[in-house]
Amino acid sequence: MNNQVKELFEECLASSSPEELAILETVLRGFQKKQKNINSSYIGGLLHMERKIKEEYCELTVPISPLLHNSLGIVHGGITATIIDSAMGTLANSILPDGFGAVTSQLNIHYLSVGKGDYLQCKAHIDHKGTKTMVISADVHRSDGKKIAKASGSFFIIRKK
Ligand SMILES: CC(C)(COP(=O)(O)OP(=O)(O)OC[C@H]1O[C@@H](n2cnc3c(N)ncnc32)[C@H](O)[C@@H]1OP(=O)(O)O)[C@@H](O)C(=O)NCCC(=O)NCCSC(=O)Cc1ccccc1
Repeated sequence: MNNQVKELFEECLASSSPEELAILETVLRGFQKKQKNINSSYIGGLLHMERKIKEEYCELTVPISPLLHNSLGIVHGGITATIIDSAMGTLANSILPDGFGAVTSQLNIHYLSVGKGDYLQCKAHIDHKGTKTMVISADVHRSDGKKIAKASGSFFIIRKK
């Protein structure tokens, strides 16, 4: 297994352009962030997510690199959705007592403008917290200040198994 990974790594390294090398570095540094527990998930590490949580509010920032681009060279809409779901999910789970978790049951996103620039920042806040469901809204802005997405999500509160 070790040798297989080494061979694959060396093969990728040998055939990479300068841009691909930069992407490989982004991926490896992200993997390392999960290994070192700087991020709690591989997705968070690979996207180099940084988050601040205050009561009923979460701010999540992701630097833009070609790793996040679609074939048009702008941020992939699924990546924006991941950023939104992560900010909302982190917020929902942060306010629950031990033994409970929250999962996304519905996510609605309006994509208002293209994702480009240095970073995307998502700000999520709680609109409603019930005993079984939560409703959370979020806005995503890019580094030049333009709003690129507006979202609302429903979360279902589960008892952790
Ligand atoms: C739970 C519910 C929303 C409602 O369930 P109901 O409509 O009442 O239906 P029913 O009770 O029949 O169960 C149906 C299925 O649900 C399963 N299940 C039920 N209760 C529990 C439980 N306590 N624990 C575990 N599983 C439970 C159950 O086993 C069954 O599975 P099966 O079919 O047998 O394999 C369900 O529709 C669902 O799980 N949807 C998907 C949600 C999802 O995956 N969202 C995306 C990921 S979240 C995210 O990423 C946000 C985030 C970001 C960052 C950080 C953190 C978070």
